[in-house]
Parts: sequence; C-alpha cells; structure tokens
Amino acid sequence: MKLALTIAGSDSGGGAGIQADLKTFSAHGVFGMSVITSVTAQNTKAVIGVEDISPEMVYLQIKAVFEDLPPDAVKIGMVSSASIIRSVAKGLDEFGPEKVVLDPVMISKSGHALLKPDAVEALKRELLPRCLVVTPNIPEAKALTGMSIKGVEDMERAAEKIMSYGCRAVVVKGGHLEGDAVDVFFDGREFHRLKSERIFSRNTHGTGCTFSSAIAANLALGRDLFTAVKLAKEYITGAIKNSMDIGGGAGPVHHFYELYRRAGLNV
Ligand SMILES: Nc1ncnc2c1ncn2[C@@H]1O[C@H](COP(=O)(O)OP(=O)(O)OP(=O)(O)O)[C@@H](O)[C@H]1O
Ligand SMILES: Cc1ncc(COP(=O)(O)O)c(N)n1
Repeated sequence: MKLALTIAGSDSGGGAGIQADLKTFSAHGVFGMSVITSVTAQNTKAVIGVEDISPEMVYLQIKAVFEDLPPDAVKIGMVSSASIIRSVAKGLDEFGPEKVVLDPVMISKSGHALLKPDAVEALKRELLPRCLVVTPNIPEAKALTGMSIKGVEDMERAAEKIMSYGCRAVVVKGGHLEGDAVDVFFDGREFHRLKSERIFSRNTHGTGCTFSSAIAANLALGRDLFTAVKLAKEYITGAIKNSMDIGGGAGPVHHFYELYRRAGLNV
C-alpha cells in the first residue's frame, strides 16, 4: 500500500480541504493521512468561522505521522499563518519527504481569506523552495508574482517567475480564466499546456484541493511528475463533469465517479 499525507485545513462541508484530499487519495487506492492546520466552519455557500490549530500541534501531527507511517508523497493546502508555515517547514526539514505538492490556498471560492495577508511572504520563502511542484490558480499566481495574468502567455511568464523562488516545477491552473480550462506546466526546461473543455457547472467547490491531491496520489504510486499532473487533470475533469448539485451554493466535485460507474451506481 502506498501512503500519502495531506497538511491542510478541515472543511466541515466535506467538499474541499482535508476531506477532499482524503477522498482523492482513497479514490486512487492510496492510504491517506492528515495533519490539520485549521478548522473551518464552512458549507457550499460560505466560510462562517476559522480557528487555527496551534503551530506546536501542527508540528506534533507531522512528527506522529512521519515516525510511524512515512508517506510516499505529501500535499500541502491551507496553512493559514506565518507561524503555521514555519512549523510545516520545520517538519519538512526534519523528515525530508522528496515528493511535496504545494497548493498555495489563499481565498475560498466563496470569497473568504484562508491565508493571512502577511503570510504570503512566508509561503514564498519557507515553503516554495521545499516543494517539488506548486499549483497556484490565477489569483494566487498574481499574488505570488505581482504580475497581471490575462491569458496563457501570461501564465507561462508567471510560471517562470514562480520557478525563480526555488521550487522544481509549477502548474498555473486556468480554471479562473474564460474559454477552455488550460493549465500551464513548467519544470524549468519545457512548457506544456494541459487543456480540457470548460464544463459549465456551478459545482466546482474543491477543484484545486482535488487536483493537487490527485498529483500527490499519482506521485505516491510512483509516476513521474508530468504523468502525475496529466492524470490529475483527467481525474479533476471527470470529477467536475460528475459534480454534485447539493447545498445552496457551489456543490462539491465527485471524487468517486469512476468507482460508482464501475459499480453500476448512479453518479
Ligand atoms: N469549469 C471548469 N471546467 C473544466 N476544468 C476546470 C473548470 N474549473 C476548473 N477546472 C480545472 O480544475 C483544476 C483546478 O483549477 P482551479 O483554477 O479551479 O483551481 P482553484 O481555484 O485552486 O480551485 P479551488 O477553487 O478549489 O481553490 C484545473 O485543472 C482547472 O483547469
Ligand atoms: C479548508 C479549505 N481548504 C481549501 C479551500 C479552497 O477550496 P475552494 O476554493 O473550492 O473553496 C477551502 N474552501 N477550504
């Protein structure tokens, strides 16, 4: 059995954060573990409360996992504050996982800040250099680079700048632009454009969390980085196509669409 760890926030609504990550790991046949950084009171419509876990407790969860269940890959999502970021960086340095995927979560789809404004610098300095790949969406890529991003060429320029912060690869996600959903992959040598048709659905809660944890699951399974990103893009496209119309806002994507279909269940 391969093992994957998510270091992220809890979403009580079950569509994003830790809950989306664990479902994604399970859908890939990978055993999932979690380090909770923050608890959000959240549903498909809004985030109505956020309470951070203490930095010491974040570090202890990392230690507990690594000392007994060393993960084959790690995904990092919501990290909330500079002090939590420092605890995560300390854990990464101490236990040295090779395959770390960073989704630099800043704002929820419903518009709530999930990273304190003064923590953006800490994220850049402390976490990016410790990661194999970072997966910003357009607003996050803008915040990380200070660049304006209006199309795929701008995404490529932003990817180059983000690489200069010390990670080994970048995927700038195009979900927030119009037209086809094009993601830009850059590993310092080559650019690849990963394209899918835009799916017109309001039920896209958790797309970024699901995409980054699918990359981590595929890395845990031993796939090379570009293959892991391509497979994650296929998986998120299917999960959005089969997303669920539940709740009064942006419903969740369907993490188990493939298993349900194979089992003859309704998706
Ligand atoms: N409407 C859509 N149709 C097809 N693919 C989409 C759509 N929206 C997002 N995607 C894809 O989903 C993945 C996640 O991209 P997105 O830009 O939504 O991330 P995100 O904003 O970080 O997600 P989140 O809102 O969960 O934080 C990317 O591969 C993107 O291309
Ligand atoms: C705990 C947590 N982590 C990440 C997201 C981002 O997901 P989305 O942008 O789909 O709201 C979220 N809403 N909550």
